[in-house]
Amino acid sequence: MTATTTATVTLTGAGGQIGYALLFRIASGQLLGPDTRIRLNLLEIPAGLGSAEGAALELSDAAFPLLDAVSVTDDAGTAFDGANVALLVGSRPRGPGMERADLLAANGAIFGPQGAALNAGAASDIRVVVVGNPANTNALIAAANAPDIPRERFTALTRLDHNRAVGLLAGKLAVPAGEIDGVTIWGNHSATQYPDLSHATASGKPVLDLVDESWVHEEYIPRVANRGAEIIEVRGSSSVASAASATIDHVHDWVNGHRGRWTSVALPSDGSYGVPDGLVSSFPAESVDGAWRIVDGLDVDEFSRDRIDRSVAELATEREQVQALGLL
Ligand SMILES: NC(=O)c1ccc[n+]([C@@H]2O[C@H](COP(=O)([O-])OP(=O)(O)OC[C@H]3O[C@@H](n4cnc5c(N)ncnc54)[C@H](O)[C@@H]3O)[C@@H](O)[C@H]2O)c1
Ligand SMILES: O=C(O)C[C@H](O)C(=O)O
Repeated sequence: MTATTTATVTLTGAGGQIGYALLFRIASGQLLGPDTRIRLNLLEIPAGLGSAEGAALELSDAAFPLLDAVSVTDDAGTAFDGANVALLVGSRPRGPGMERADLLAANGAIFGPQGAALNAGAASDIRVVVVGNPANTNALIAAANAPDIPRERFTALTRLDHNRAVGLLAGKLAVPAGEIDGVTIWGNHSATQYPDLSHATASGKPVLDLVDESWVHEEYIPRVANRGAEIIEVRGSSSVASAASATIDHVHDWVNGHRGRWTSVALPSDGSYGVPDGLVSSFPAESVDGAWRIVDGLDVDEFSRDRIDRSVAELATEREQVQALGLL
């Protein structure tokens, strides 16, 4: 098949762990599909430039047919110039014993200037996904600093939580992950998130008919919501390959659509499901004609309402904290 379009993809934190896991999948065509040629702009801080430059040498050595060019810079204006897709990964990860919100002050300051640089130079069809934590509120900061870019182009990654929710459920039911549908992550990419099985099916059967409510409430929900901490405890540092894989899924599905199933995306709220306007909160979403659309009309029972409200309240608190830090 002939590759017909060319896209500029900007990756921040390209010298880091997730960056390294992402680069080769982007360059091989897994991010945007086999019909799109890729120009890669890699942004790092000076201390990370060597690592990013080394990765660029390896990309050359992989001779990817779709990869037209790779540039490495520590200047955000240069990196985001003409960007069609921006993967905002660059930021500090948490260590054992930390919550993601502990990173607000350290990482929040990165996203205002990057939002402004996107506003100044990105292509008119720019799509942004924030991976760096705390991802939802960092996306809020970036969007607030990019007044000329429609806010719905700023998203944060909860696809990793979604994939975890699907994977753990598939394991419990001993079915392939592809048989699971209708799972939603609501709220924040944090331990307050709500992995919701109310509308989930496995091979077409309602999941809540197949598992005990006590398992869902006492084991499943806390396990999914705390999976990031579990990974840190077991491997000694935060998730990398699964985070990169979820980032690829998020952008691929955003651009190309996704087989009539919904997924979970943290998006600036339009007030849907009682989530205050503007908060970047995770919703069930479908990609329609290249834009995320929140799945509407789902029944929300009392348990779900309470869990959504708790996570959204945390997002509102994070917004107040970054306002107090002068980042909004
Ligand atoms: N949303 C999610 O699901 C999810 C999942 C896993 C990790 N994360 C987050 O992703 C982030 C990156 O994780 P990692 O394991 O790759 O960390 P890492 O420390 O290996 O890499 C981060 C890289 O970012 C670079 N960096 C720092 N500030 C930068 C800036 N202003 N501009 C450009 N680059 C900058 C660093 O030099 C480093 O190379 C962390 O915040 C982590 O918590 C999010
Ligand atoms: O949990 C972390 O700090 C890293 C990442 O957000 C994850 O969910 O694995």
